Amino acid sequence: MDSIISINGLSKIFGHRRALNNINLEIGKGEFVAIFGPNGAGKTTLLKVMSTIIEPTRGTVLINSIESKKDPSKIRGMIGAISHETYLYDELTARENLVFFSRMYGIGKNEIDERVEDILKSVDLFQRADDRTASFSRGMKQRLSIARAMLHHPSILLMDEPYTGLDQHAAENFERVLMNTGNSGMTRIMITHNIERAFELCDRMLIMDRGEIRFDRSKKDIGTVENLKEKYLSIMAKDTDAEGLSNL
Ligand SMILES: Nc1ncnc2c1ncn2[C@@H]1O[C@H](COP(=O)(O)OP(=O)(O)OP(=O)(O)O)[C@@H](O)[C@H]1O
Repeated sequence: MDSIISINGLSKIFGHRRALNNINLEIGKGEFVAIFGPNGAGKTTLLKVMSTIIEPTRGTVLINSIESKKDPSKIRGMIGAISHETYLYDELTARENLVFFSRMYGIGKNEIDERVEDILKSVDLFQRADDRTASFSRGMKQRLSIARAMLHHPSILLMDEPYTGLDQHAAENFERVLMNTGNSGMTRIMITHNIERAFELCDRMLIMDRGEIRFDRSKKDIGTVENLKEKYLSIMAKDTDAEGLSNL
Protein backbone atom coordinates (compact mmCIF):
# COMPACT_ATOMS: atom_id res chain seq x y z
CA MET A 1 0.00 0.00 0.00
CA ASP A 2 1.19 3.50 -0.86
CA SER A 3 0.84 5.17 2.58
CA ILE A 4 0.11 8.87 2.88
CA ILE A 5 -0.17 8.62 6.69
CA SER A 6 2.17 6.43 8.69
CA ILE A 7 1.77 6.31 12.47
CA ASN A 8 4.24 4.43 14.65
CA GLY A 9 4.10 3.72 18.38
CA LEU A 10 1.94 6.77 19.01
CA SER A 11 0.92 7.53 22.60
CA LYS A 12 -0.61 10.62 24.16
CA ILE A 13 -0.82 11.09 27.90
CA PHE A 14 -2.71 14.00 29.49
CA GLY A 15 -1.63 14.18 33.14
CA HIS A 16 -2.48 10.70 34.42
CA ARG A 17 -4.83 9.88 31.55
CA ARG A 18 -3.63 7.85 28.60
CA ALA A 19 -5.67 9.07 25.61
CA LEU A 20 -3.70 7.09 22.99
CA ASN A 21 -1.78 3.90 23.67
CA ASN A 22 0.85 2.75 21.19
CA ILE A 23 -1.10 3.30 17.97
CA ASN A 24 0.31 1.90 14.73
CA LEU A 25 -1.60 2.78 11.59
CA GLU A 26 -0.96 3.06 7.86
CA ILE A 27 -3.45 4.91 5.67
CA GLY A 28 -3.17 4.68 1.91
CA LYS A 29 -3.51 7.54 -0.53
CA GLY A 30 -7.15 8.04 -1.52
CA GLU A 31 -8.62 5.84 1.22
CA PHE A 32 -11.84 6.90 2.96
CA VAL A 33 -11.58 5.71 6.57
CA ALA A 34 -14.27 5.79 9.28
CA ILE A 35 -13.35 5.84 12.97
CA PHE A 36 -15.92 4.67 15.52
CA GLY A 37 -15.68 4.25 19.27
CA PRO A 38 -17.30 5.28 22.54
CA ASN A 39 -16.84 8.68 24.17
CA GLY A 40 -13.31 9.08 25.45
CA ALA A 41 -11.85 6.38 23.17
CA GLY A 42 -9.22 8.79 21.83
CA LYS A 43 -10.66 9.45 18.37
CA THR A 44 -10.45 13.26 18.47
CA THR A 45 -7.01 13.14 20.08
CA LEU A 46 -5.78 10.94 17.21
CA LEU A 47 -7.06 13.42 14.60
CA LYS A 48 -5.62 16.36 16.53
CA VAL A 49 -2.20 14.71 16.64
CA MET A 50 -2.41 14.04 12.88
CA SER A 51 -3.22 17.67 12.22
CA THR A 52 -0.39 18.89 14.55
CA ILE A 53 -2.78 20.63 16.98
CA ILE A 54 -1.52 18.29 19.73
CA GLU A 55 2.03 16.95 20.14
CA PRO A 56 2.37 13.24 20.83
CA THR A 57 3.93 12.05 24.09
CA ARG A 58 5.67 9.22 22.22
CA GLY A 59 5.85 7.91 18.69
CA THR A 60 5.80 9.45 15.24
CA VAL A 61 3.32 10.61 12.62
CA LEU A 62 4.58 10.81 9.05
CA ILE A 63 2.44 12.60 6.48
CA ASN A 64 3.72 12.19 2.94
CA SER A 65 6.97 10.96 4.55
CA ILE A 66 7.41 14.20 6.52
CA GLU A 67 7.53 13.87 10.30
CA SER A 68 4.79 16.10 11.64
CA LYS A 69 6.79 17.34 14.66
CA LYS A 70 9.62 18.49 12.40
CA ASP A 71 7.60 20.60 9.98
CA PRO A 72 4.09 21.30 11.37
CA SER A 73 3.34 24.22 9.06
CA LYS A 74 4.06 22.10 5.97
CA ILE A 75 1.80 19.36 7.39
CA ARG A 76 -1.01 21.88 8.01
CA GLY A 77 -0.78 22.92 4.37
CA MET A 78 -1.55 19.33 3.35
CA ILE A 79 -4.54 18.94 5.66
CA GLY A 80 -8.09 20.28 5.65
CA ALA A 81 -10.23 19.87 8.77
CA ILE A 82 -13.97 19.88 9.40
CA SER A 83 -15.70 19.45 12.74
CA HIS A 84 -19.13 20.18 14.16
CA GLU A 85 -17.78 23.70 14.80
CA THR A 86 -17.78 25.51 11.46
CA TYR A 87 -15.11 28.14 12.30
CA LEU A 88 -16.91 30.62 10.04
CA TYR A 89 -17.60 34.29 10.72
CA ASP A 90 -21.35 34.82 10.88
CA GLU A 91 -21.17 38.53 10.08
CA LEU A 92 -19.28 37.91 6.82
CA THR A 93 -20.84 36.65 3.59
CA ALA A 94 -19.94 33.20 2.25
CA ARG A 95 -17.57 34.79 -0.27
CA GLU A 96 -15.95 37.06 2.33
CA ASN A 97 -15.36 34.11 4.64
CA LEU A 98 -13.62 32.16 1.90
CA VAL A 99 -11.54 35.16 0.79
CA PHE A 100 -10.47 35.64 4.42
CA PHE A 101 -9.37 31.99 4.78
CA SER A 102 -7.67 32.04 1.34
CA ARG A 103 -5.47 34.87 2.58
CA MET A 104 -4.76 32.93 5.75
CA TYR A 105 -3.67 29.94 3.69
CA GLY A 106 -1.37 32.22 1.69
CA ILE A 107 -3.15 31.70 -1.64
CA GLY A 108 -1.89 34.23 -4.24
CA LYS A 109 -4.01 37.42 -4.63
CA ASN A 110 -4.81 36.93 -8.30
CA GLU A 111 -5.87 33.32 -7.73
CA ILE A 112 -8.29 33.97 -4.87
CA ASP A 113 -11.41 35.19 -6.72
CA GLU A 114 -11.45 32.34 -9.19
CA ARG A 115 -10.72 29.69 -6.57
CA VAL A 116 -13.46 31.00 -4.26
CA GLU A 117 -16.01 31.01 -7.10
CA ASP A 118 -15.09 27.48 -8.18
CA ILE A 119 -15.36 26.11 -4.68
CA LEU A 120 -18.67 27.89 -3.98
CA LYS A 121 -20.05 26.20 -7.10
CA SER A 122 -18.77 22.79 -6.02
CA VAL A 123 -20.60 23.01 -2.67
CA ASP A 124 -23.77 24.41 -4.28
CA LEU A 125 -23.56 27.81 -2.59
CA PHE A 126 -22.71 30.05 -5.52
CA GLN A 127 -26.24 31.52 -5.60
CA ARG A 128 -25.84 32.51 -1.94
CA ALA A 129 -22.24 33.78 -2.23
CA ASP A 130 -23.08 37.31 -1.11
CA ASP A 131 -25.47 36.46 1.72
CA ARG A 132 -24.28 36.73 5.29
CA THR A 133 -23.36 33.37 6.80
CA ALA A 134 -25.63 34.16 9.77
CA SER A 135 -28.62 33.62 7.44
CA PHE A 136 -27.47 30.10 6.47
CA SER A 137 -28.97 26.84 7.71
CA ARG A 138 -26.78 24.41 9.63
CA GLY A 139 -26.39 22.27 6.49
CA MET A 140 -25.35 25.26 4.36
CA LYS A 141 -22.82 26.28 6.98
CA GLN A 142 -21.45 22.76 7.02
CA ARG A 143 -21.07 22.83 3.21
CA LEU A 144 -19.34 26.20 3.47
CA SER A 145 -16.99 24.72 6.04
CA ILE A 146 -16.10 21.95 3.54
CA ALA A 147 -15.32 24.75 1.07
CA ARG A 148 -13.14 26.46 3.70
CA ALA A 149 -11.30 23.21 4.42
CA MET A 150 -10.69 22.57 0.70
CA LEU A 151 -9.52 26.03 -0.39
CA HIS A 152 -5.82 25.20 -0.26
CA HIS A 153 -6.33 21.87 -2.12
CA PRO A 154 -5.35 19.61 0.80
CA SER A 155 -4.40 16.01 0.11
CA ILE A 156 -6.00 14.86 3.40
CA LEU A 157 -9.42 15.79 4.80
CA LEU A 158 -10.02 15.12 8.52
CA MET A 159 -13.62 15.20 9.76
CA ASP A 160 -14.69 15.05 13.39
CA GLU A 161 -18.40 14.21 13.70
CA PRO A 162 -19.44 16.23 10.64
CA TYR A 163 -23.09 15.06 10.85
CA THR A 164 -23.77 16.84 14.13
CA GLY A 165 -26.88 19.01 13.75
CA LEU A 166 -27.62 17.99 10.14
CA ASP A 167 -31.07 16.68 9.21
CA GLN A 168 -31.52 13.87 6.67
CA HIS A 169 -31.64 16.21 3.66
CA ALA A 170 -28.64 18.28 4.80
CA ALA A 171 -26.69 15.07 5.56
CA GLU A 172 -27.38 13.81 2.01
CA ASN A 173 -26.24 17.12 0.49
CA PHE A 174 -23.13 17.04 2.64
CA GLU A 175 -22.34 13.51 1.46
CA ARG A 176 -22.85 14.38 -2.18
CA VAL A 177 -20.35 17.22 -1.86
CA LEU A 178 -18.00 14.96 0.05
CA MET A 179 -18.13 12.24 -2.58
CA ASN A 180 -17.29 14.81 -5.27
CA THR A 181 -14.11 15.56 -3.35
CA GLY A 182 -13.02 11.92 -3.83
CA ASN A 183 -12.38 12.53 -7.52
CA SER A 184 -9.10 14.26 -6.82
CA GLY A 185 -7.76 11.20 -4.95
CA MET A 186 -7.99 12.96 -1.61
CA THR A 187 -7.55 10.82 1.50
CA ARG A 188 -10.45 11.21 3.94
CA ILE A 189 -10.82 10.23 7.58
CA MET A 190 -14.11 10.67 9.41
CA ILE A 191 -14.97 10.21 13.08
CA THR A 192 -18.65 9.45 13.48
CA HIS A 193 -21.18 7.66 15.65
CA ASN A 194 -23.31 7.13 12.55
CA ILE A 195 -22.39 3.56 11.63
CA GLU A 196 -25.04 3.21 8.91
CA ARG A 197 -23.99 6.26 6.90
CA ALA A 198 -20.28 5.69 7.36
CA PHE A 199 -20.57 2.09 6.21
CA GLU A 200 -22.12 3.29 2.97
CA LEU A 201 -19.51 5.97 2.32
CA CYS A 202 -16.20 4.67 3.60
CA ASP A 203 -13.93 1.86 2.40
CA ARG A 204 -12.28 1.04 5.71
CA MET A 205 -13.63 0.91 9.29
CA LEU A 206 -11.65 1.36 12.51
CA ILE A 207 -13.05 0.88 16.00
CA MET A 208 -11.16 2.55 18.85
CA ASP A 209 -11.55 1.90 22.55
CA ARG A 210 -9.48 3.15 25.49
CA GLY A 211 -6.82 4.73 23.30
CA GLU A 212 -6.29 1.67 21.12
CA ILE A 213 -7.39 0.52 17.68
CA ARG A 214 -9.36 -2.62 18.41
CA PHE A 215 -10.65 -3.33 14.91
CA ASP A 216 -9.42 -2.39 11.43
CA ARG A 217 -11.01 -3.96 8.33
CA SER A 218 -12.01 -3.02 4.84
CA LYS A 219 -15.72 -2.74 4.04
CA LYS A 220 -15.26 -5.58 1.59
CA ASP A 221 -13.97 -7.90 4.33
CA ILE A 222 -16.71 -6.88 6.77
CA GLY A 223 -19.48 -7.52 4.24
CA THR A 224 -22.57 -6.01 5.85
CA VAL A 225 -23.32 -3.18 8.24
CA GLU A 226 -24.89 -5.77 10.59
CA ASN A 227 -21.53 -7.54 10.87
CA LEU A 228 -19.91 -4.21 11.76
CA LYS A 229 -22.53 -3.42 14.40
CA GLU A 230 -22.11 -6.87 15.91
CA LYS A 231 -18.36 -6.35 16.08
CA TYR A 232 -18.82 -2.93 17.69
CA LEU A 233 -21.18 -4.35 20.30
CA SER A 234 -18.88 -7.26 21.10
CA ILE A 235 -15.93 -4.90 21.65
CA MET A 236 -18.05 -2.59 23.84
CA ALA A 237 -19.45 -5.56 25.82
CA LYS A 238 -15.92 -6.40 26.95
CA ASP A 239 -15.48 -2.81 28.14
CA THR A 240 -17.98 -2.19 30.93
CA ASP A 241 -17.07 1.52 31.15
CA ALA A 242 -17.68 2.21 27.46
CA GLU A 243 -20.39 4.58 26.35
CA GLY A 244 -21.78 5.06 22.89
CA LEU A 245 -24.09 2.06 22.47
CA SER A 246 -27.11 4.31 22.40
CA ASN A 247 -25.65 6.03 19.37
CA LEU A 248 -26.06 2.92 17.28
N1 LIG B 1 -6.81 18.58 26.51
C1 LIG B 1 -7.04 17.52 27.29
N2 LIG B 1 -6.66 17.51 28.58
C2 LIG B 1 -6.87 16.43 29.37
N3 LIG B 1 -7.48 15.30 28.96
C3 LIG B 1 -7.89 15.25 27.69
C4 LIG B 1 -7.70 16.35 26.78
N4 LIG B 1 -8.22 16.02 25.58
C5 LIG B 1 -8.71 14.76 25.72
N5 LIG B 1 -8.50 14.30 26.97
C6 LIG B 1 -8.88 12.97 27.48
O1 LIG B 1 -8.38 11.99 26.59
C7 LIG B 1 -9.32 10.94 26.42
C8 LIG B 1 -9.67 10.79 24.95
O2 LIG B 1 -10.44 11.95 24.55
P1 LIG B 1 -10.94 12.17 23.06
O3 LIG B 1 -11.60 13.51 23.00
O4 LIG B 1 -9.82 11.93 22.12
O5 LIG B 1 -12.03 11.01 22.92
P2 LIG B 1 -13.09 10.77 21.76
O6 LIG B 1 -12.99 9.33 21.39
O7 LIG B 1 -12.91 11.76 20.67
O8 LIG B 1 -14.46 11.02 22.53
P3 LIG B 1 -15.86 11.70 22.05
O9 LIG B 1 -16.57 10.65 21.25
O10 LIG B 1 -16.53 11.97 23.35
O11 LIG B 1 -15.52 12.94 21.29
C9 LIG B 1 -10.52 11.28 27.31
O12 LIG B 1 -10.38 10.59 28.51
C10 LIG B 1 -10.40 12.77 27.50
O13 LIG B 1 -10.96 13.17 28.72
